[in-house]
Amino acid sequence: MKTCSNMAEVRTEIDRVDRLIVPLLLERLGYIEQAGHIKGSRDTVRDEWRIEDVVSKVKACGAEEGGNQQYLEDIYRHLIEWSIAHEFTVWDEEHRQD
Ligand SMILES: C=C(O[C@@H]1C=C(C(=O)O)C=C[C@H]1O)C(=O)O
Repeated sequence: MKTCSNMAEVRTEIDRVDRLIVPLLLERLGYIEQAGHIKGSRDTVRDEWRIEDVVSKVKACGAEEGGNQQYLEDIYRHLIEWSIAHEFTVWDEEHRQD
């Protein structure tokens, strides 16, 4: 990480990091959409075991990086809830009967 000496530099670096994060978030969302097409039963769209699996892996990764695990857990729980809501939309569209 670069050490900045003013807010312009801080914001330049935040903008740079966001440009790295956004494509990865969109790639992740693409896999969520694939899950919505692949899953056969609506009951499996929300999988509590997998939610905890993802959160624990992310926290372990955060620990390896020496970062704030609570920060990562909070973000990921929001991200996963948004993902599940989106996956339901995709699943419902895939199985729409009209
Ligand atoms: C993508 C899945 O569907 C949901 C979304 C998850 C996620 O955003 O990582 C995790 C669990 C699921 O409830 C999955 O089951 O793996």
